[in-house]
Amino acid sequence: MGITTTTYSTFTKRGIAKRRSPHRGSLKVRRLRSRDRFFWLSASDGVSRLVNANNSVPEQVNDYTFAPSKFRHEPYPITLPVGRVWPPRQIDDLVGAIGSEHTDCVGDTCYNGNICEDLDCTHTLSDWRTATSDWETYFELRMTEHRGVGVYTKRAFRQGTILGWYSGELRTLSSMEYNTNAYLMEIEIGDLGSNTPVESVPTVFIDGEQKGNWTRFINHSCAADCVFRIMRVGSTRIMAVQAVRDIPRGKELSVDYGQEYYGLTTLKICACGVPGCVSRKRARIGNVKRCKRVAPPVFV
Ligand SMILES: C[S@@+](CC[C@H](N)C(=O)[O-])C[C@H]1O[C@@H](n2cnc3c(N)ncnc32)[C@H](O)[C@@H]1O
Repeated sequence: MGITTTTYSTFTKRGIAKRRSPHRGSLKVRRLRSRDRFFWLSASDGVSRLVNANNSVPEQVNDYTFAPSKFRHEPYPITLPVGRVWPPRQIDDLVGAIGSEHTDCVGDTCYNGNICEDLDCTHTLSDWRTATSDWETYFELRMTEHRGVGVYTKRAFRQGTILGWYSGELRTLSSMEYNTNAYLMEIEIGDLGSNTPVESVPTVFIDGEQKGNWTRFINHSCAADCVFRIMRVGSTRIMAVQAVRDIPRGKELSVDYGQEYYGLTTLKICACGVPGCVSRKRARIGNVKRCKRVAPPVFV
């Protein structure tokens, strides 16, 4: 999973194996502290409750972060042009935009569908972060019945609109050892247009588990209305979230995590509940658990 021959992406299957279910354990009601704010819901009764269901409190970080020391022993990526800074000292040393995404700068604002094609533009990740920090104007987090927290729209969006980006800590596979999780997104390093076979292209993981933004809550659907797509902001590569159809107000956002995550041969059971759901197909083919029937989402 992760980056394939297309520029669309999804959560990495490396995050599945050792993951504990994020849905076990009871929801705790705690005093509201500023760093928790992201993960609280205001229910219709006016009481705020902690959203996170696995008893840890991730931080809302609408940015890339990384520890340069973690890359000290990583080999020079074969897709990085000769002479680049390595090990990386800044974000662009690691996820600089080089390659076929060159026409796809999202500019410095979101939700407007304007794509900048100027290779020498002055758009910056810093401006983009500012423009995407007011996400609560457009989206809200709600607890679903079978799929943990999900993201719901507060207004309608047109097909093609860029809704946000996947942020988090940039990590190497070796730095994670066995500590994998369900919030890992793989993004390529270096020249996207190089002739390197897909399976050999070096990648870095955007880990949204401890530090991330609202997009880490986008659930899977077998009839998804969004994709994760490599784009750029000025000179920086990002994993943007793009609407692939018109999305009405009040709808849950979804992406397709791919066949390696929810597929005909995987063990995980998808609870998206759509008629063409892969877990329903699996149930028809063999004697396996069916896709759960999904009730309407509820506030807790
Ligand atoms: C990236 S997280 C999405 C946010 C997650 N719901 C949460 O509460 O943090 C991916 C995890 O959400 C759950 N999930 C997402 N889509 C699902 C689906 N269609 N059916 C069942 N579980 C789903 C699974 O536990 C999956 O490993």
